[in-house]
Amino acid sequence: MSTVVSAQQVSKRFRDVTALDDVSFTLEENRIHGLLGRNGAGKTTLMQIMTGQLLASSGRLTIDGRSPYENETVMSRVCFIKESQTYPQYFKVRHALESARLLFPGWDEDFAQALLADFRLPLNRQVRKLSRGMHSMLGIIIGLASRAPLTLFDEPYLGLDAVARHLFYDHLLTDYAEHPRTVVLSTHLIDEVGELLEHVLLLDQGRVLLDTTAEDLRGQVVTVAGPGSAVDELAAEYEELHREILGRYARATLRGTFGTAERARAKALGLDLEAVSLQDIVVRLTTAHARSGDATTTGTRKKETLR
Ligand SMILES: Nc1ncnc2c1ncn2[C@@H]1O[C@H](COP(=O)(O)OP(=O)(O)OP(=O)(O)O)[C@@H](O)[C@H]1O
Repeated sequence: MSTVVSAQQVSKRFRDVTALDDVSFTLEENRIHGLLGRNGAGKTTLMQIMTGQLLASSGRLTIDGRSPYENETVMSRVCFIKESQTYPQYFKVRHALESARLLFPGWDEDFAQALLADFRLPLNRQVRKLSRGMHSMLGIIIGLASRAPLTLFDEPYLGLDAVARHLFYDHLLTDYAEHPRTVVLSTHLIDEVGELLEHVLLLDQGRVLLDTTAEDLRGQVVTVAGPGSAVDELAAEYEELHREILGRYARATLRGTFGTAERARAKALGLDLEAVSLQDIVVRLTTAHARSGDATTTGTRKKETLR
């Protein structure tokens, strides 16, 4: 498996705002990557740098080994679907699709037509008269039918109802299986896409908080529940992300290695182990990071990248 995107110590500053702070990671080919993080974490800025719309203030980001900035060869392989996409005033849906057909060498017209029918998007409606959700559908259809080797979706489903969102997930999975490509999906609807993601990059305040495969992640964060003293004993060996106390009982979300031996030990202490959803992991990690960020002022903050 080869690397498509490589970021080395990438920072982006806008006057007094540091949107990205020393970000390093790689994205492997033919995987669905989730780019997650709270509002203002730096996701859109990172996608803009990946798609050559912005230049990093420092560091180096490459696509297939080359800088995407003002590089038509690289960009012909990239499709970026963003929430704020604008089209010329007179554009109808069909004009947007015709432009996409010219722009993307891998465009599949039959697939675009099938998607159009599934989403019930009227071909002759002016884009500026589409509802918010229909506007999102247009972006999704272009993103999927482009079959671009690197396709980025930045919050692609504003205004989309649950039926349309699941149509998107289903089509993405089916088409990705038949035509593998690298997909980067930025979203706040983490639980809905949890099963889709193969790799997770979590940003918080411009830093990488988590960079791991979804499979590894599930084994790295666990909630244990049982007598408070047993939770205390186990938690002492892990990083504790969250705790709830219910009388003599406690539930703690812990981060670390949970292999067979560690699980057996927790059981022997009388603790139940519960899997943690991706959404809960993200919430717990970013909350814990915010707490450690508060400690920055006292100089105790540590960098928390889990690989
Ligand atoms: N052009 C700009 N000028 C000044 N600040 C900017 C600019 N673009 C982004 N920022 C700031 O950079 C930070 C990261 O913004 P970004 O849009 O990348 O976050 P995000 O993770 O995509 O957020 P959201 O999930 O809310 O869309 C924010 O503090 C934002 O205000």
